[in-house]
This record gives sequence, structure tokens and C-alpha cells, in this order.
Amino acid sequence: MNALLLYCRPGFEKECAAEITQRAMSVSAGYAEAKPNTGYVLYRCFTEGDAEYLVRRLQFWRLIFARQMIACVAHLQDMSVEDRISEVVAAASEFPLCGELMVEPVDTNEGKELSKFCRKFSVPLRQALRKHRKLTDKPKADKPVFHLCVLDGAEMMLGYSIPGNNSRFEMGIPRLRLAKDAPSRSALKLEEAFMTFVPPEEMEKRVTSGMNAVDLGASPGGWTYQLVRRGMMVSAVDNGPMDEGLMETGQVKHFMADGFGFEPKRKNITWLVCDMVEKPGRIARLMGQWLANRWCEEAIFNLKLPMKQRFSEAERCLELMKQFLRDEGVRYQVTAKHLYHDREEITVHLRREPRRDR
Ligand SMILES: C[S@@+](CC[C@H](N)C(=O)[O-])C[C@H]1O[C@@H](n2cnc3c(N)ncnc32)[C@H](O)[C@@H]1O
Repeated sequence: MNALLLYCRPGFEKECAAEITQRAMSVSAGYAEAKPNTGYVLYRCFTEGDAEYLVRRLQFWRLIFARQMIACVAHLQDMSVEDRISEVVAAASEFPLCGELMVEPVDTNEGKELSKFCRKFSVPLRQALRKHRKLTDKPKADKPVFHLCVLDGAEMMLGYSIPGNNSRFEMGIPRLRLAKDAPSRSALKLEEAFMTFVPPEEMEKRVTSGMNAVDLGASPGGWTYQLVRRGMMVSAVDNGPMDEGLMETGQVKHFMADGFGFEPKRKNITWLVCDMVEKPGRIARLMGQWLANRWCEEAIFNLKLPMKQRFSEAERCLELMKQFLRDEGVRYQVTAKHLYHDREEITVHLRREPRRDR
């Protein structure tokens, strides 16, 4: 097998396939195979060995719809229930030495039922892989990650991903729990966004107490809650009501106003976040304006996507924003991801390029 295996949200295989075809085609000719609601896409390369080249060469952070990117080396079918371990080990004979093992189902209802099997199976498999020098004795973060994607008890795909060019989470999904006092489930979305877009070693410096933040479309307050929890002072903009508990913290000022007309009095805002339900092109432009006006340093926002042509619409909106910023002479970094907690939307991180110390 010579393919890239990409995990995605079930129902978004078409978007994931369109995106990988666009990104990979110029590097290695191939074709994408996507079956609806399976939670994964395969990009089959025509040239032998190219999947292992692509998994290093393509930049994972640039893919919007892929949750994980794996060089898939084998697809085992009709496995014998008696000795699946030996089959997996044999199929991994050409693998590089890996530093971690992830035995994971796909993110479907059938997949959920396999979670327990995956956990159990990983124990003897880990031992066998160590014995055959395919896995280090202790986890090593600088070595490839060994993935076993379990489709059912007799069908599995195996491959590896490259550290720094993959998602560090199993199934590409960070496990988060909604706090009891969070005003809405959306709180998880911003938490996942911070975990995805800000490297753990920079978190303390970039997302921290004493910063000023603005939340456009803040009601009832799930995103504001995340900012408050991190010790920020928040201007929450929405005509809708804010959660009372949040207001009692004294860290939130509520502006009943239109997010498109809101101008912050103080211009020392680090974080702008925006979850307004609006046309994605309008939101992307507004975010570009905030950065160009130097009203904020970094922004996290959602682009709500229509049912059809979600990939091309996301590309179009992001390109409009980038063109605007280039015209304004603003240097920026942008990353967009379809997060686990996103449904018909993607989450974007936009940052003014930090000054480099001389
Ligand atoms: C998805 S909800 C936001 C949920 C919020 N992020 C949370 O975590 O609780 C979208 C919000 O955007 C607000 N909204 C939509 N258009 C707006 C606008 N032009 N100005 C301000 N708020 C707006 C709506 O009132 C609604 O409360």
C-alpha cells in the first residue's frame, strides 16, 4: 500500500479529498479515495514510496480538513482472529523505529464501539513491536508515531506519522471535558483552538493572565469563559445576554452592540475572538481589518460554511483576507482547521507576525 491516510470528521470526506488532491498533486501524482461517512480519506500515490515522501514533505498544519496525516503502508483484511499481532508485526517490517503507538478507531458510531478493543489490543501489540525493534522501550517524542487504524476486528490499516508534522492527539482529537460552570458547549471549541494553534511551550506567554481580549458574538459566554479562566479582561460584544456568573467575576464588560461596528477604546488588545453567525467572507474581512488597524495581536474566529462547496468557500474567504492584509502591508501567519468541536464551520487563527529580536 502506498497512500496517505487522513482522518477527518465523518461527512467531510469530500472536502478532505478535494483539499489533499489540490495540495499533493503537484508533489506526487495520485488520486483520492473517499467514501461518505467513513471518517477517513486515502490519497493513493502512483509512484512507489511516494506516500513516505509526502508525509514528510506536505505541511500538515496547512491542511484544513485532515485531523491526522499518516503514511499508510499496509491494509490488512480478513485477518485471522487467532494471531492478529503477528500479522501487524509482519506488515510493519519496513517501518522506521517509532517512539509511540496509537491504536485508534475512526470517528464513527461503529468506531466508538471499537474503542475498548483498541485499548486492549494495544497492550500485547506494544510488547511485540518493542521485541521486534519497531517501537522504542520508552515513549520518544522525536520519533515517528506508529498508527494502527482499526476498521473492525479483521480489517486494519497501519502506517506512521512524523512528529512536528502530525496531530499529537489520538485520532487527531484532543480529549476535553466541559467544566460544570461553563455557560455553553462552545467553550470547548475555544479551548480546542488554543490547544491546536498555540504550541504548549508558548501557551504561558501568549495566552495569559492580565491580557485584554475582545469577544465578538459573545452570548451566552462560552468563549468569554475560556478567556476569563485564563485571567484576561474581556470586552464581550453581543446584543444577547451574558451568563451572570461570568459577569460576577468583574473581568467582563458587556457591550450590547453590533460586532461589525465595534471599535475598542483601548488598543492594547492581545486576543480577538469571534463566533458571530455571519457570512464567512464578511467575518474574514473584519478580522483582516482588526489586524491591519493594529487593534489586536492575534485572532481566533469561526467561518461558518455553507453545505455545498465548503472547501472552495473556505479557500475563497481566506484568500480574500490574505489579499487584503498583503495590500495593507501587514505580515501575518494564518492557520485554519476543522476542529473536532466544529460542525458546519472551520476555526481560523490569525496572528500578526511577531517582531524578530535582532
Ligand atoms: C454561536 S453564538 C456565540 C456563542 C458564544 N461564542 C459562546 O461561546 O457562548 C453567536 C452569537 O453571535 C451573535 N451575533 C450575531 N451577529 C452579531 C453581530 N453582528 N454583532 C454582535 N453579535 C452578533 C448572536 O447574538 C449570538 O449570540
